[in-house]
Parts: sequence; structure tokens; C-alpha cells
Amino acid sequence: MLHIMNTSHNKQLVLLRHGQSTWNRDNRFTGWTDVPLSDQGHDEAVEAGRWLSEQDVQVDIAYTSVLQRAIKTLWIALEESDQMWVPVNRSWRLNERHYGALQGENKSEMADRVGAEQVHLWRRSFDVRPPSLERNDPRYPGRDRRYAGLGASDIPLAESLKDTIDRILPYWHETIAPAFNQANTILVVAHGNTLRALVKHLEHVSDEEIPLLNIPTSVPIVYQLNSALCPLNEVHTRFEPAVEA
Ligand SMILES: O=C(O)[C@H](O)COP(=O)(O)O
Repeated sequence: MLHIMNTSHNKQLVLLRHGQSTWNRDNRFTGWTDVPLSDQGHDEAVEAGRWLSEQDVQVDIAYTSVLQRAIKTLWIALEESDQMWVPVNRSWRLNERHYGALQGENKSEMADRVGAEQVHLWRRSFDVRPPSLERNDPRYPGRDRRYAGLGASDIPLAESLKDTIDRILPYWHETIAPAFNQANTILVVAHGNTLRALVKHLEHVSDEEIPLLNIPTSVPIVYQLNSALCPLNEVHTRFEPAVEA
């Protein structure tokens, strides 16, 4: 596992994808479906928390989505590192990319039906949207109480990575980045594609290169940031291009 130098004068951003969920385990497209952590995912979150502790990562403020796999990973990591008192903010803007009508489908069965290339395009391309939900579909998030405050145009029917970037960046610019005025270390626990979106933005990863970026579950990604919140280190080159849950 990665080791970091604790430089108290630099701003530090720690990104963490949630531990394995039951649908990661079962190889199902998940998106905004609110599935729990698997037993393995729980153990991965404990490991991430131990790592925070061993590296003496002193979190000042934490951000997560409104999906339980991320919320629970954050809880466990804060509990394990004895930082449960840290202020936590949740936002739908940090939710996983909405996988539209693919949500619930098995990824390998879908590849058998439509071809591996099409599934790869849906999963990793920059701007290809998966097939959309209809508003009368039981999976449409508009009838879920947690999204009651959102306008219809904010509630996705399906999102490409580009759409996900468009919804996450306002939250980065308006909420997370300004919090560095008070905080030295910010922890963001989110999802594979919302973190791809953030890494793409922070490291200026090109549209052509982004399909190669795959973020593993529960492996902390640590950026040291300068005063303009530009990363002083690169992390995206560390990741395997493999497309796995
Ligand atoms: O929503 C999902 O299915 C996963 O969290 C991410 O899936 P992906 O690796 O297929 O983008």
C-alpha cells in the first residue's frame, strides 16, 4: 500500500472509493442503486481506516455521497482511525454515475448480449451514455425522498462520464475547494466514476486517456496540493487499466 509523507504545510486531499458492494461482488451495474457493502467491502473499509491511522492522516472535514456503500465506508474508516467526530457532508453530487437502464443488469451477461466492446464503451468512454431510464421506471430516482429537493433537470435518467463531471465539478468548486480555506486535510469517500471525474479534472487527464483509468475499491488516493489546489504529485498513472468491478 502507498506510503505518504505528512507535510503539514501542504493541503492534502484524500480520495477513497467505497469498499466492495454486494453488486460489485455480483458484477451488476449499480449506479444510483443503494446497495450495501459486502463482507469483503466492510473489511476493505477497516483496512483503509487502519491505513489512515498508520499514516497519521488527520482529517479536518469529510465529504461523501448519499449512497450507503460510500457513507458506511467513511464511517468505518473514521471509526477505525478514531476520527468519528470529524464533520461529514453528504451530497447527491458525489453519487456514482447514473447507469440508466443498465442498473441491476449483470455486466458479463450484458457483454454476451451486446458485445464486450459496447459494454466497455458504456463503462469507460468519456461521453457515451448508457441507455436511459423512463421516468415511470421504478428505478427512477425522482420518487426517492432523498432527492426531493432536486429539480427534474438535475435528476439523471442515465449519465456518461462527461455528465458526471458536469454535476460533480460545481460541488468541487463551490463546496470542497473553498473548505481548504479552513482545512488542511479533506477526505472524499465516493465512487469509481465520480472519483475518475475528480482525478480527470485535477490531473488534466485527456478524454482519450480517461478510458484507461480504473479506480480500485478502498485504496486511498492522496494528493498534496499547492495553494492554488493543483496537485504536486500524479496518481492516475498508478492504476491498472483493467476494467473490473
Ligand atoms: O456503478 C457501478 O456499477 C460501479 O460502481 C462502477 O462500475 P463500472 O466499473 O462499471 O463503471
